[in-house]
Amino acid sequence: VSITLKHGAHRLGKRTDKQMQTWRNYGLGQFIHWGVYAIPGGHWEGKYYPGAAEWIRSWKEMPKEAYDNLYKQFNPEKFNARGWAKQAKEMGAKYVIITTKHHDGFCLWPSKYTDYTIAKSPYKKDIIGQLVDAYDAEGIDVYLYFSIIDWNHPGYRSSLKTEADRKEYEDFKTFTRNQLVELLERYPSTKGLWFDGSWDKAWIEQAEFADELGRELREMIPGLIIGSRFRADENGNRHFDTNGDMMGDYEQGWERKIPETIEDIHGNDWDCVMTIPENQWGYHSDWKGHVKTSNELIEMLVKSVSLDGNFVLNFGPDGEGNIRPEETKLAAEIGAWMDVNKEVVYGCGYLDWKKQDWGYYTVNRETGKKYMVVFNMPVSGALRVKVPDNTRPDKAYLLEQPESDITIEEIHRNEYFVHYKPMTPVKKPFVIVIETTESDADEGHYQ
Ligand SMILES: C[C@@H]1N[C@@H](c2cn(-c3ccccc3)nn2)[C@H](O)[C@@H]1O
Repeated sequence: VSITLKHGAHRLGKRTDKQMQTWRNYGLGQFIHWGVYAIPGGHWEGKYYPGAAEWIRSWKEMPKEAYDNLYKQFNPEKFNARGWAKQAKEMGAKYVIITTKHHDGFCLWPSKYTDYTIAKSPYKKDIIGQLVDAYDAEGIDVYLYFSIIDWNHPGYRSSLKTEADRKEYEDFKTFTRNQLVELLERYPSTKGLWFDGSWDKAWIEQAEFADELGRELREMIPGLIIGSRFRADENGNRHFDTNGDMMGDYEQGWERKIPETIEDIHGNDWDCVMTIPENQWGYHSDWKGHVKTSNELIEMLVKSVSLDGNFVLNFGPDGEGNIRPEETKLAAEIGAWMDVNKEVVYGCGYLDWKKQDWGYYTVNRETGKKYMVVFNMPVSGALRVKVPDNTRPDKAYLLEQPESDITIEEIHRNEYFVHYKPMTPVKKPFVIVIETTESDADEGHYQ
């Protein structure tokens, strides 16, 4: 039985408005983590920082004062917002999430509420404004990442122990609200806010303030999209309130991980945000460990879409404003695959057919067109397909060769083999379109 909450979920079930339908149909997004942490790039005085590069200020080997003065040398002359937006367009990204301010508190826009901003750096110019304009020009929707954690603000606290803490934190709350209102006033084409750094006890205690702030921001931009990581309910529950209902417009719980089954998503919209190395969001000049290939990233994208989610791939530009070669190469490889196969991503989602080992199904939500996206070719060349009752597969063909006619063999009741022998070795995931007839009476051979 549900209890009454003042600051719990304000809506049950998915949003059905146009803005959210657009969000739901993106499929692929780009995350950009950029800031003064890109200057040290995971090193300090010859020492290697093993953590996530955007967290280097928290490293015991990094003197706080040294970090806090880095902005005085931030002058990314190679920064080219149009070039970044063009690359994202060619990769096939439909939206971008840009860090306006990460946990260190450095603002990439000339905020009037602090001096710790790009305006006070040698670079001076508004980075967020250039990126918003460039991505808008490419037709890529812009979302703004905002960290509640702000290690630079004197009023920031991770927890409120004393009355003095509480008093200071009131200034921080006002500052946070002011910056968010300022961002939406300066960049009204923003389609949504991606909040981070909201796990502190101090913030979790601000259920009423955060709820009211969310309401105010949504009134500024009708249709504004805010995920589940923004606020907690009055009992300190995050993402899902005391009744288990999601707060926000989509679940922001999939950071560097992807749901395994449709049950894992609880019927909610969701995004997965993913790094190319194991765990680097900001620029680290020396990636250690496994760097994902484009085949791996395309599989994560298709897996996300097949489970009704969006996949957001992170880019961490360096201190000069360059997108690093490894990211440029992957963006091009993903883009080349999307050029041919984008229709299995855009506007697609979960098909309730039993998942098979060879890969993922996606279905176009408008046309009902069904896709088999093959990652694991069986040695037999026989792709197993199990269909729901009263569904008969009639035709299968390669998306890339609509005239190809792939044999479908019925092997059991509601079970078929789609026989496909590639002429040349398969090097990239490929797509088979499968056409079906839904009938009332079940006329299959097998009872
Ligand atoms: C989107 C990503 N979220 C930020 C993050 C993640 N974490 C974190 C902290 C403790 C455990 C797991 C994750 N802290 N900050 C990363 O710095 C990046 O911005």
